[in-house]
Amino acid sequence: MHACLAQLALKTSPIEKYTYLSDLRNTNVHLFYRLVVDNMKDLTPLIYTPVVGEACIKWSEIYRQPEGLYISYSDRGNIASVIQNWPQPKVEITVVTDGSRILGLGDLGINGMGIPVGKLALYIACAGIHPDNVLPLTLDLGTNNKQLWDDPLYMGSRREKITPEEEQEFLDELMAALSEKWPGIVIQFEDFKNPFPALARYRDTFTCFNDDIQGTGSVVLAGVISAVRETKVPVKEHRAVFMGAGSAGVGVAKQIVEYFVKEGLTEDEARRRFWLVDTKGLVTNDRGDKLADHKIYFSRDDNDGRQIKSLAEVVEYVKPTILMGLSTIGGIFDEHILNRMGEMNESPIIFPLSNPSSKSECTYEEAMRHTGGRAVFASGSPFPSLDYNGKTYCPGQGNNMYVFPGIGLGAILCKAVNITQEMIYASAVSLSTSLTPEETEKNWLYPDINRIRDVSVIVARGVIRMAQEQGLDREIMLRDLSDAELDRYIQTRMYDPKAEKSLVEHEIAAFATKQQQANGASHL
Ligand SMILES: NC(=O)C1=CN([C@@H]2O[C@H](COP(=O)(O)OP(=O)(O)OC[C@H]3O[C@@H](n4cnc5c(N)ncnc54)[C@H](O)[C@@H]3O)[C@@H](O)[C@H]2O)C=CC1
Ligand SMILES: CC(=O)C(=O)O
Ligand SMILES: [Mg+2]
Repeated sequence: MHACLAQLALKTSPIEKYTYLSDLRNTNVHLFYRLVVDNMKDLTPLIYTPVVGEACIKWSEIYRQPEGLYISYSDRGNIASVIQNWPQPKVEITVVTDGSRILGLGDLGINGMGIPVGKLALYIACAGIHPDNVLPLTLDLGTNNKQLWDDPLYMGSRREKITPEEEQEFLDELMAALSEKWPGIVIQFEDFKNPFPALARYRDTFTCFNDDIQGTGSVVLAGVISAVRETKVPVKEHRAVFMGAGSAGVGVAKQIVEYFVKEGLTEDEARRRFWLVDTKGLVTNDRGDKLADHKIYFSRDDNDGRQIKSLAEVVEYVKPTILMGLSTIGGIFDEHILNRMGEMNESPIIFPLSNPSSKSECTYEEAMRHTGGRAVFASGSPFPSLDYNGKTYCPGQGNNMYVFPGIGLGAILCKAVNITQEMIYASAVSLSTSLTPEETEKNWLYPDINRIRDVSVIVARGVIRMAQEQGLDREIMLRDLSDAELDRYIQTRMYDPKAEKSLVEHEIAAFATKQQQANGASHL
């Protein structure tokens, strides 16, 4: 362990650290996970956002070994037999992407494989799914990123992205093949450019969810519940401006609508507390363009014909208490906008949620400095703590990594038939109750990331209880357990890298020696 940390410290760039850790995972899986579990806060930024973003951009360059399964459009008709190639007999969960919207980096084609690999590494480290039971899955459905076509190292097909109709047919075959081979498998959709049709089509027939719409909705809701409490502004007086009206923006807004309704607003009153902004400005009914279906629910009809283009103008028009960033536009919350949020609110809620860090709508330091240190803040990628006016402040990380591991774990353990909206909502409420009194006292919006395994138990319990309430659990013996017994059951089912026999000192030493030799060779 110490040797590995020392080796890691010698790597000078984030991408070298990423490849070092990938090598470790591929040569001594239990050692890798022990290292991650013991150093969660320091290592998650290296195996997940932000560094996984750089890894995806450079995927073809840094490629060393296959770490997941690629299925190509030309495999259609034979997907079931391609799946047979996966070497592990048991798969409990898969994360699947087509690479068409990787973080805020756009269409990266099959180079998006870093995302299923990274998300599943968190499933293993944060929720104790066994490393042998996960399937990172990337679909090569073509790419409209022509730079990739010109890259001689690109390993995907050089063809236009298939049509939505072709994609639906392909996904129908894939979903059937996965469920036939591994009955009960949990399927997490990740980083698809347009994920709404698949979610609508499969949510009632398979055990699946979309992390960007639902996982993000859940994690941000949990943060908003605490943030709203912190502002002391009543729920019905909050007004939210969303920069970005894509899958994450709409997913988050809808989840908060549900919360506002539970707090006593009618659905229509709740819906009207949201103003969404996209590339064309404020989303309104009479803007003159054909709105994508997912935006219609929040489209404004009270703008008196006025079309507002810029975020600064929307902020003046709405006077928001909440400013959310899910736009992929780094730095769009500029000094002026942050100043205005600080002038308009005692405790402005500012969540720049785009990933990776380069796409964050503002930094923690900017949010604090330009609001006089009063921002109630969470970002998608991590920012360091900040010394400001003689005090140290810690930013929240509003990233779906706080919930998707627990959602998947809960669904696996209770053998959920489906993953319903109610189960997702339960995950948010569970997360919001998972803070310790000390964390609440410090006004944190999210628990310490080093406690993520405990948090995943709480989230998994919430998901299981809701599945039971809805009669969607197949592991019915869990129904009779008290909460304490259920927590213990969940803990005992979690993979613990420290308990694995193969983690013996000579293996650790062997890995360190191998790395030293490799370092020596690379310096020749
Ligand atoms: N913190 C977290 O846990 C999560 C963060 N995200 C991040 O959210 C971002 C958006 O993700 P999705 O909604 O899935 O993408 P998307 O592509 O569906 O949506 C992006 C939205 O931003 C808008 N937009 C883009 N450029 C703009 C501009 N110049 N001005 C105004 N609006 C602009 C687009 O019109 C669209 O509405 C990504 O950076 C992603 O990494 C996504 C999921 C989870
Ligand atoms: C965190 C995540 O899922 C995203 O940025 O897409
Ligand atoms: Mg995502």
